[in-house]
Amino acid sequence: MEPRQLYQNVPTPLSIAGVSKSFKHNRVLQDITLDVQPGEFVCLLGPSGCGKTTLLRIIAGLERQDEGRIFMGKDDISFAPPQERDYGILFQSYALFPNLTVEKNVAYGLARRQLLQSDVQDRAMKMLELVGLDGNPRAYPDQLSGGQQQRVAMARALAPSPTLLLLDEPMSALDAKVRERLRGELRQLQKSLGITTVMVTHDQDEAMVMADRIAVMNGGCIEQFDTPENIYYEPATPFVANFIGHSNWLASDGVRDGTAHVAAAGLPIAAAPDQGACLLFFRPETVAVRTEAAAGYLPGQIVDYLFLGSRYRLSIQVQTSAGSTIVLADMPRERFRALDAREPVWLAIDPMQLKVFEGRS
Ligand SMILES: Nc1ncnc2c1ncn2[C@@H]1O[C@H](COP(=O)(O)OP(=O)(O)OP(=O)(O)O)[C@@H](O)[C@H]1O
Repeated sequence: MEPRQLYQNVPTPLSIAGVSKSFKHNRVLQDITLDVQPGEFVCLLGPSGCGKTTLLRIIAGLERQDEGRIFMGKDDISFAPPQERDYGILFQSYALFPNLTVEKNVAYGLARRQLLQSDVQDRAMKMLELVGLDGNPRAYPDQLSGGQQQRVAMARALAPSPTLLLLDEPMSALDAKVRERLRGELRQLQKSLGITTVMVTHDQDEAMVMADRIAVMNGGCIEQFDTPENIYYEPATPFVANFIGHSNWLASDGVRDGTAHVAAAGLPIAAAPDQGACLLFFRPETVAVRTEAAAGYLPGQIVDYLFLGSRYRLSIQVQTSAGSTIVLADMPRERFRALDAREPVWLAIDPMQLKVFEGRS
């Protein structure tokens, strides 16, 4: 059976409008507005304590917002109790009933539907098949691995065809290999069902590979809501730039006529207006390391390097008007091996990938 036939609801948008929340005097969410498209997979990503779990719990109705509204499609569910909100939820701990078989755990998800016992059993089996677990439906949870238990919990959450799927760090209790496999499977399942999904994670790699869009949160606010690629290459704020991946920052004396000045060097930069002292941001993989000087290159000296498999990540000391600083740059393994790391190098930074932020180092 096609996954889409098992999930009967129409993909529905989720809108969060101006949601705020305080615990006593601690304001943990500040005026959050977020529009999730029908069938979209959105990750709430941010450091510990930024408010992502509280936001998920508010969407689920497990916590009450102080201000703001929540809509599922046209329905205002701002004050609806959890059982009227039509979502499936999956937590870090699988929360299966230890005294019930796998099949009965999944069937429990259907308890509130008016179904014949034989239909419940049939659907539970189909859901187990859907999540790749059709082995032994009469096994008990403690006879399964962590990854298998999480699949059962997923089958239980999806069994009633909820309109919305909420995931709270669902893979963080699993070991790295299982987690990686489950990421891909979960993403594929979500896409084949077309179920609108919100997942909380503090793991940026997980968010990058799974989400259609990521909401990066910091201190109760959304700093940026965008595709993984834009979050990575076009960060809206220094916080996002630093939270995701590795970042390089250079103090510039100013930008004039498409050139960013860094001490004596002039780096070509695309689409940046003229301005005074500022900070330049770029990723390590957007820097090419050269062994000869040329106009537009920044001189430097290799001070350290890390082996990363197919490439090396070099730490290169460069001079700016604000002093010396370290730039990280990637180099293919073969080219690095042909290089004398004691010789000076020059950095060619992709002008399209060089971004300007206000501020001084
Ligand atoms: N029930 C509560 N009572 C009081 N304070 C709370 C409560 N729940 C959360 N908080 C506080 O709200 C803030 C946000 O917590 P939340 O769990 O939403 O963050 P998070 O981003 O999910 O963090 P983590 O990744 O560590 O789970 C924290 O300072 C937390 O201590």
